[in-house]
Amino acid sequence: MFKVLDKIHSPEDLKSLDRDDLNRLSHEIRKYLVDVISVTGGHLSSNLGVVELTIALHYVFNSPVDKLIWDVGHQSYVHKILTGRKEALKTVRQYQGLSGFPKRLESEHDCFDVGHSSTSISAAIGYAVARDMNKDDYSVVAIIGDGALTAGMAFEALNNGAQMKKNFIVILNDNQMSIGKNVGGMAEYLDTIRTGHVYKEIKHDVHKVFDRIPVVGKMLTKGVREIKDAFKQVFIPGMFFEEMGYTYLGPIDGHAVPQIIKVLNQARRIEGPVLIHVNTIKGKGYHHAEINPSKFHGTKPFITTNGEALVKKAANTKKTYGELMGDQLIQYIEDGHKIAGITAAMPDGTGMTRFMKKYPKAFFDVGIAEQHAVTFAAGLGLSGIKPFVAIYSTFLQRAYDQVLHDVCIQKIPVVFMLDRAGLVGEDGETHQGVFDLSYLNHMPNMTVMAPMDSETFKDMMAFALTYMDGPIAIRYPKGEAPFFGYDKSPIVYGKSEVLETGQDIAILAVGSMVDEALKASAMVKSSVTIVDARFVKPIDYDQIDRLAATHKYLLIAEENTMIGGYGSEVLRYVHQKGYDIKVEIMGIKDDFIEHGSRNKLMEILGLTANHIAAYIERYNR
Ligand SMILES: Cc1ncc(C[n+]2csc(CCOP(=O)(O)OP(=O)(O)O)c2C)c(N)n1
Ligand SMILES: CC(=O)[C@@H](O)[C@H](O)COP(=O)(O)O
Ligand SMILES: [Mg+2]
Repeated sequence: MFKVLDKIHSPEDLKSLDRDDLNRLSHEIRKYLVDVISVTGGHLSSNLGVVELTIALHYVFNSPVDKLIWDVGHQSYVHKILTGRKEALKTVRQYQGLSGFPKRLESEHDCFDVGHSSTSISAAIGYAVARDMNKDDYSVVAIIGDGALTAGMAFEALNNGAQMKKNFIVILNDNQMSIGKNVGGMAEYLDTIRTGHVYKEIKHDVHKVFDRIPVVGKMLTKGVREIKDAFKQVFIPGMFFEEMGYTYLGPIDGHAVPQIIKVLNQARRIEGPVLIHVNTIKGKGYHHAEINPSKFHGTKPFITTNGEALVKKAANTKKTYGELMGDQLIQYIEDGHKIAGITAAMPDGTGMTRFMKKYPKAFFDVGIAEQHAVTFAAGLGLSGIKPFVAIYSTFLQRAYDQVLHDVCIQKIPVVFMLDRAGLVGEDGETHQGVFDLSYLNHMPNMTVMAPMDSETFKDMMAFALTYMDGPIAIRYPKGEAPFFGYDKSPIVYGKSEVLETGQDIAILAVGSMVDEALKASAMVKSSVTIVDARFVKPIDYDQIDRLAATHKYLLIAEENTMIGGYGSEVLRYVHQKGYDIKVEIMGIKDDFIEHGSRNKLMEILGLTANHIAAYIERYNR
């Protein structure tokens, strides 16, 4: 039972609350967030940090007429609670439950779908321009974090927004954190604003310089005091944004509802673009998240009293592919290789943390800047350093042209470590890594591999380390890497590996689907050939020739869209050769795949061992 929160069914209900009730509401929302997310899992820290900000936004603005555009959207839970989705939050990120991100189809209060970062200012400018073209009258507000502000897209939008001179508001939610500590020059600039460092240092330095001048020194220092104001003009907080053309307001305390309300009310009356700089604390109000915001950025279910995971990791838990990658990078440095590990704001998620701590000089976190990460790696790759760029499959979509134009055309030996390839589950359609095989397949000079287990993965990395004839992408799924214990042959460029030999049906499986194929083969009586594709590009044409000569049926299994992936290339080859073999592709249908557990989605999409077994039995009568 929540005294105030239970009465809030829409933003309208907020507007009659007095100061005490608004205050109480913040506490109740925090408690509710912790209660719910400790059961469902989800993005906790960022939501705890924006409780007061979200209340103030809905207090001042009139959603859905006014447009509130959340960047990334992982911090939109409070917005969901205040816009009639409090109870539904208990289903967040579950199959057919609430999305973990704003979704236009979910609510009229969600005016832009998100998941990938740094889109909010562009979308806000679009809304503002359309409003004026349509002669409508509403406010447009983009709420962007300091992490999301590290991306090129955010800068592009700020730049263009200044020129447009439209009325819109950018709220910069500055908590000094991306998922981990925020990085880069802008982060430092924001830090100097927060601490008032620039102005103090300048003043101090000027005094020091003039004091060193003999005789006239003291006299001049007096004059400097007068000049101080001029300096203050130049070094006032937010001058960067002011100079660009934004009215800068702040920095303000993002946990003081009355102050935020006051500034929002000012901002909505200002002509032209406004940037409000709000300081918040990521994880605010829940001790364990406040002291370790990264751990609770995206969390599994946990015990509220001690912040420990509800389901403890078993002692014999295998390492994730990401962790294995981090280990390998450490090993390469220790073996004397000149390598670099690059991440775009995801050192933890990609498994680079240990490497980062041990060899910080070989580690580069470039911020949420996937495009820059790739071209930066291209420069390194041309200068005798072997770059390993670890980016989630879904986020590398951002850098399509950099991969193609800056790396592939020049055949630069960059290694792309694509984590979260395949279905990621709870993050849903914006995050499923099901397009990479297709967007990489058609790039000349690109090599693409997919490991079936931990040992193959290490072998592939070792292969990539010494391969100098162009870029290589290794794509692997979220979670622990299995180990099958096959006595397998070394990695040979473009060659697949036969794991089991049978006569009835052949299965060519890519990466994670090998596991399902092996399980299926154990479930049926038929004798099945199972081939681990290993290389998605180039495909092993000799192997296809052999399979076509010895089998009547070929099933291709891949955790990727069926369009333009591995299977479609095999099919093209089989057709071109005129082989008499029936080929079927098991992969992701041509659709965006919603959120839900990975197992559930695999089941629904027909990508499990059971489905493969059913296929085998259907054809082998
Ligand atoms: C293009 C892209 N790259 C990476 C991510 C992963 N990601 C999600 S939230 C986040 C940090 C965002 O930091 P910030 O905007 O400051 O929000 P905060 O979590 O601090 O509230 C990152 C790196 C993403 N969503 N999109
Ligand atoms: C919002 C976002 O993009 C990230 O927080 C993402 O949810 C991380 O995914 P993992 O939990 O798989 O690292
Ligand atoms: Mg932040």
